[in-house]
Amino acid sequence: MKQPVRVAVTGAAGQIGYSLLFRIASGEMLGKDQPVILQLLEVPVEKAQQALRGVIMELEDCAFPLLAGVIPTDDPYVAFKDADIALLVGARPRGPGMERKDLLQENAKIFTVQGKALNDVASRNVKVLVVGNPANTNAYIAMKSAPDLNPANFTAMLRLDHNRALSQIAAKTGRAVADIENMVVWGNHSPTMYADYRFATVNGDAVKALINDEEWNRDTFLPKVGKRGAAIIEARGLSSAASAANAAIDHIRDWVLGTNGKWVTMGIPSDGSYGIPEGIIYGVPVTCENGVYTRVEGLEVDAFSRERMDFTLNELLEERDGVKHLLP
Ligand SMILES: NC(=O)c1ccc[n+]([C@@H]2O[C@H](COP(=O)([O-])OP(=O)(O)OC[C@H]3O[C@@H](n4cnc5c(N)ncnc54)[C@H](O)[C@@H]3O)[C@@H](O)[C@H]2O)c1
Ligand SMILES: O=C(O)C[C@H](O)C(=O)O
Repeated sequence: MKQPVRVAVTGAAGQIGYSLLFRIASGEMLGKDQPVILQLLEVPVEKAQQALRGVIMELEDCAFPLLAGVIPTDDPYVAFKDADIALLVGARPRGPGMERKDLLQENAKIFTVQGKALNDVASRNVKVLVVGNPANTNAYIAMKSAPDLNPANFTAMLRLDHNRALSQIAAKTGRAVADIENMVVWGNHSPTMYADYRFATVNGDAVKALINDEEWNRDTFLPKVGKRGAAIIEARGLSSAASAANAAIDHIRDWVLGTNGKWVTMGIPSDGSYGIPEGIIYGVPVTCENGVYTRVEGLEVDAFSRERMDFTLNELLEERDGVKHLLP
C-alpha cells in the first residue's frame, strides 16, 4: 500500500468543494491505488464549520477505501501542514453582471494569508492549484507571498476553459472530444482568454482546415468559450461547480500522473517566452511527465494571435498593478 498523500482543499464546504472531495477520496484524482488524507479549510464561521461537518459525515458514509484521514480546520497552518497538494478553491464567486476581476479586492487578501501559510508549513514540493477567482492573479499573489517555495509550484486553473474549447470543437467538427489534440487556451481565466485551435488536430486532421471559418472562430467560438462562465451563472443563478471540480481533478491528475505527450492548458508563471513577462501567471500549453509540467515551446504567433495574447496579458498586468500593495 502506498503512503497517503496529503491534499488540502480550501472552501471545502462550498459548491465546488461538494463536487470535488468525493472524487478525490474515490481515487479519481491521484489514482485508484493512492490513499489520501483530506485537510479541509473553511472560514471560522459557525455556519461554514457546521456545513463542513455535514460534508465530512457524508465522506464517512461513503466508506472510501482510499480515504486515510480527514482533518477539518479553520486555520490555514493546520490545513497546509505538510500538504503535498493544495487546491485553493475558497473565495467568493461572482454573481450575475459581475466580471471575475470585480472579486479581486475582496478575494486577494485570502491568497496573501494562504500563500504565507503554504510557505511556512506545506511540503517543499507542494503542487498548488488556484481555482478561486480571479484565479491567475490570486495564484500570482499566493506565489509572491511564498518566497521560500519554487514559483513553478503555483498554478492557476484554465483547464475548464480548455475543456470548454474541446467540447465546442467536437460539436463543430462532429468528432469525438477524446480524439482532439493540441488545443491551447492562452492567458487569463476571463473573457479576454484566447482559445486557439490553430495547432489542434482530430484523428490527425487539422481542425483549422476542417472548420475553415475565421468568422466562426472570431464571432462565435471565442466569445462562447470566453463567456461560458457568465452563461452558466445566468442559467443556474450560481457559478459552475461540477465542471469546475472536474477541471481541477483533470489539472492535478495530469500534473501528477502525466499526459502521455498530450497538450493541456495550465496557468503557470511565465519564463518570458511568447512575449509574456516573467512571473505572470498565464495560460499556456504544457505536457506533464513524472510530476513536472513542461511548456510547449516554439509555437508560431501570428498577428491575430499576438493581438489576442497581448489583450489578455494587458488585463493581467492591470490586475497585478491593482494588488501591488498586498505583496511583500
Ligand atoms: N478557475 C475556474 O475555472 C473557476 C471555476 C468555477 C468557480 N471558480 C471560483 O471558485 C471559487 C469558489 O466557488 P464556489 O462556487 O465553490 O463558491 P462557494 O461560495 O459555494 O464556496 C466557497 C467557499 O469558500 C469558503 N471560503 C471563503 N473564504 C475562505 C477562506 N479564506 N478560507 C477558506 N475557505 C474560504 C466559503 O466559506 C465557502 O464555503 C469562486 O471564487 C469561483 O469564482 C473558479
Ligand atoms: O464564471 C465564473 O465566475 C465562474 C468560473 O470562473 C467559470 O468560468 O465558470
